[in-house]
Amino acid sequence: MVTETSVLLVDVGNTLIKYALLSNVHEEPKASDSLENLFSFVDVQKNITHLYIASVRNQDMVDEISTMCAARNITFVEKQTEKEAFGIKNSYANVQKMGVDRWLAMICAAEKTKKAFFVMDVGTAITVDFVVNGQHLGGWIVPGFNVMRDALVASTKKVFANDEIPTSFGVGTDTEECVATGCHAAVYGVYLSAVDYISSKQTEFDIILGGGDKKVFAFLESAVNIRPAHLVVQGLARYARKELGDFLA
Ligand SMILES: Nc1ncnc2c1ncn2[C@@H]1O[C@H](COP(=O)(O)OP(=O)(O)O)[C@@H](O)[C@H]1O
Ligand SMILES: CC(C)(COP(=O)(O)O)[C@@H](O)C(=O)NCCC(=O)O
Ligand SMILES: [K+]
Repeated sequence: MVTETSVLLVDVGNTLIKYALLSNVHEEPKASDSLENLFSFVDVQKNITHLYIASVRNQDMVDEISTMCAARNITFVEKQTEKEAFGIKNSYANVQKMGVDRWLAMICAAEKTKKAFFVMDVGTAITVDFVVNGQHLGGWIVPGFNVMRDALVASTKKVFANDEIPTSFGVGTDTEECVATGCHAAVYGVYLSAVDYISSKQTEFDIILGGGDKKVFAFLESAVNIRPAHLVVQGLARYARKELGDFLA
């Protein structure tokens, strides 16, 4: 029997694999850097019938997951970026080039607001996509906090960093702090530029924010109406509900 607890939604990002049962999409997804953890969860659950997946990694990983599903008699469904769905029109001429995580982030965001919006996914990369009246205007792909920091350290001799990711806006008084606050300011700059861009198109808009590093915007929480979301798993959930709707018990 197919139920909301038998459908597993899996988001394979460049750093982490995130997964959630369809019944739990509003909770924090589990995160892992290995397939072993994902499939030990599957094996503990025992009742998984469907695995919906969105991947931005290479095909080998997806093939491996597909094989592991086949061995357990689990229906494997891989989602791809589309030209149009759920009232959203993609602006890419070649939609196959767009990471499916960005597409699903838009699908998720469109369920959360009827206004114009931009959706910002703060992970390995930071992606921003703008949607007005259901039309995707385009987007940005920016190095994420860790990629930016590591590239800076790798390209210089006397710049060092620590592992801290600031959650408030400020300046540093030693090298490590200057790197952390500088990369934080750069990420904040992406957000401010996104507000600037969408404001030039539409006065009323919402901001949907997700990704493992969305905490860099914690300092904005009370100031503006930013809606947090588990973008990719919630986008997958819309597809799973649409496709399995008649079968869901
Ligand atoms: N256990 C973890 N391992 C690695 N990164 C983690 C972990 N927990 C949180 N993070 C943070 O989450 C970020 C990855 O965010 P995520 O949205 O999952 O990225 P992606 O979708 O690109 O894999 C990392 O940059 C890191 O700062
Ligand atoms: C931009 C991305 C790397 C973001 O991935 P993530 O940071 O979530 O791992 C991913 O969406 C991707 O590989 N995109 C392909 C290029 C494009 O979207 O145009
Ligand atoms: K991302």
